[in-house]
Amino acid sequence: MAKHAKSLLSRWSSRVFLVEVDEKPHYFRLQARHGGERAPRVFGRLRQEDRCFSVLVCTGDRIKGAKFYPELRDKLSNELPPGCDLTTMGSFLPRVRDSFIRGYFLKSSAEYSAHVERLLRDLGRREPLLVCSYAASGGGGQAWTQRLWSPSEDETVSDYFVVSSDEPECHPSALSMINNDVFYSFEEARDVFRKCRDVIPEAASVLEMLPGSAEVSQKPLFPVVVLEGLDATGKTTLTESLRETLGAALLRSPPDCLSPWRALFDREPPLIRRAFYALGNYITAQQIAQEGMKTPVIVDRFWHSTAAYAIATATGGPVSNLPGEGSEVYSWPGDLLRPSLVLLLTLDAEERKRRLKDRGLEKTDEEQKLDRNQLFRLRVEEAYRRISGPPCVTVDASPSADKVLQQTLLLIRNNCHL
Ligand SMILES: Nc1ncnc2c1ncn2[C@@H]1O[C@H](COP(=O)(O)OP(=O)(O)O)[C@@H](O)[C@H]1O
Ligand SMILES: Nc1ccn([C@H]2C[C@H](O)[C@@H](COP(=O)(O)OP(=O)(O)O)O2)c(=O)n1
Repeated sequence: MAKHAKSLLSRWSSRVFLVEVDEKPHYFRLQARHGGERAPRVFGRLRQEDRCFSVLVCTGDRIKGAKFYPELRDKLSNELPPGCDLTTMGSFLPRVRDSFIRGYFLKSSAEYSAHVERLLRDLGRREPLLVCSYAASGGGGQAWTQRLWSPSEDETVSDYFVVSSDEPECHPSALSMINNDVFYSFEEARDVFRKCRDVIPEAASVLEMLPGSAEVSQKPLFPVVVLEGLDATGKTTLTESLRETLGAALLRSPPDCLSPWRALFDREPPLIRRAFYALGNYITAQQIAQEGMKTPVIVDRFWHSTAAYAIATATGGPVSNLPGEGSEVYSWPGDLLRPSLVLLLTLDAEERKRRLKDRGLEKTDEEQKLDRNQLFRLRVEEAYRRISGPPCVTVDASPSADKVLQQTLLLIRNNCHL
């Protein structure tokens, strides 16, 4: 049995599981004996003879695991019989870092359960998976058991009753956000790119663009002001005006030199995609350090964007699911240049939509998701506000472009030495 699977199994009964239905997590845990508790809600409305299954990705190789997770969804969707319900799930050890593993939860009617079982046994033999089946265990369908299939042979490992579990303080994906979704050092992000060179040849081209280290040769003499905010809040308009008014250099993250590869890495799973943006910030930091010796520097998006979108994507549901304020996930990377000031442009949802429509440009998938998903938008905005590091000041972007410019100039003069 693979070492990684073995270590997961050694504390299996202490794990908590969550099944996401319409972005809402439902938690359950395992119990050796049944104490009369009702089965968790995800098993509700099923008939005694129906079956559920969970398929969790268990590989010690982060790159392989990240690539395999979306592939597994396609595989299951293509091969599952009709009427089989598929949703995302995960499992974790409470408060244990990096213990979160992801997978899918399937509900199958009795008619197809033998078929699904065969399919999963077959898949489990070929892929790094932990498969469990769930069945009603008498008691009028109120008690359900989890049977964990052995990852090496076809014999079962253990059976447990499943009972509802309290919601943890924040979404358990926070347990593995650090260095999977958000990178806090140049080396951690570069390491992901070095490891994925075998599977994505373009990673080598990105590596070639990188500086030798995160260190910048000198601290900028002039103020460095970063403009942040959701798409269409007016960043491009304002950065251009600031450049002219202040005679500043205008930079962006990701930097232009990474443009040829952005669309490609946007299609990669979060681990690789987020490492791409993290590395972009370090390239931009070098450019800031250079330009900042000669003139003020205005930067269109930087670390706040990288971290806020990553944290908001890794967490589902309402803002209350975000890691709590003050959590280490909101901290500024110790080796990344700190701007003098970060300005966050805010705009109400309706006006933003109107500006997006007027502009009519193509949007990234993530930006399209912002439109469709109000909760995601709220999570991004709140994550923006929670990030610590350089002072971050909110600017109301709803007045006319000129008024926003005047307000921003005032803030820059009050917060930076110009
Ligand atoms: N203060 C403003 N008032 C009205 N429209 C604006 C204002 N600032 C920008 N716009 C318009 O809104 C759209 C989005 O602005 P843009 O600067 O491209 O945003 P971002 O760079 O944040 O995506 C553009 O069509 C722009 O002309
Ligand atoms: N420094 C950055 C810049 C953008 N990103 C990510 C976050 C979102 O997925 C997209 C948003 O970038 P996009 O270019 O669509 O946004 P604008 O059009 O500049 O407003 O890129 C990032 O992670 N780090």
